[in-house]
Amino acid sequence: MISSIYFTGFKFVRGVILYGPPGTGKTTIIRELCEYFKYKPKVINGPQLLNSLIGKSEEAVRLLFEKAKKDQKNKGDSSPLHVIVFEEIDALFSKRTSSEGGSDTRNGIVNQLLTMMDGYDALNNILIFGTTNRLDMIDPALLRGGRFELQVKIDLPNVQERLEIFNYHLNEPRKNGFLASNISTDNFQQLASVTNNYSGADIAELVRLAISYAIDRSFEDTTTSLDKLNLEHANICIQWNDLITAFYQCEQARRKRENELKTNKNNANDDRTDHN
Ligand SMILES: Nc1ncnc2c1ncn2[C@@H]1O[C@H](COP(=O)(O)OP(=O)(O)OP(=O)(O)O)[C@@H](O)[C@H]1O
Repeated sequence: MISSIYFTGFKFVRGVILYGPPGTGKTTIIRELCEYFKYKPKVINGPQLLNSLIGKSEEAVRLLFEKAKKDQKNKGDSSPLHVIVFEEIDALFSKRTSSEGGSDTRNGIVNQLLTMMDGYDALNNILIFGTTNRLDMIDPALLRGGRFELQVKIDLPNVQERLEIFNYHLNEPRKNGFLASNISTDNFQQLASVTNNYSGADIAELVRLAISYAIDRSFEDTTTSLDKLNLEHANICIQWNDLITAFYQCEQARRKRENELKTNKNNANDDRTDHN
């Protein structure tokens, strides 16, 4: 079947970018997809690759694709698919400003990658994922057909999705009897409705905090230091109050971050005014 599709001249998508705000599950989606299809992805962190490769970027990218190249040569159309994930891909493929002129390292990586994706010797057995918070920063040339032609936006969750995410992260404690039995579906709904603009990662953090309060309390309740070391004795129970306290703690941290951002922006504006 696959071979007949090749003969039609149809080209499979080789590059997919998942973009959207931080913590919305872009990497998780790719990881789950790979697990489902039993692919073992090579995961590369964009900024790390850039920093570690001064002067040897082309070689490093070539090495990344070496196995795929060998498989394509030896197995042809029956080669397994090789999945490579570039996290924070904007670090590698951002638009070049005229003042910057472009770095040799980045250009080397880009050119090498494009050769693998749609060059003369392009590989048919690769699927490359990129994740980014800033699609607008990426060089438009890379978003053309044959390159990262499929771009999927992963946005912040709506209220129904937040409810599902709370359910997902509290499922394990509930299943294992660590969630107070008086916490109801209505309580979950309440949490979902007050966490507007929270990402999946923010919700996971809130739940983690609530669990840590419950663990702390159970340690305070244990009497001997031997008990403290023996988790079987720990009577961990996440109460509604733990979730509410965690929510307020997260709100406080968010407000602090927003204020810092505002201050930084104002300082930058002041600097610009001083220079004019
Ligand atoms: N839809 C979701 N359902 C459940 N958990 C989620 C979801 N989205 C994010 N999370 C939680 O947030 C964590 C971080 O998510 P992930 O790293 O996939 O986000 P990301 O969009 O790739 O983030 P970034 O843009 O900052 O790299 C996950 O390990 C998971 O615990």
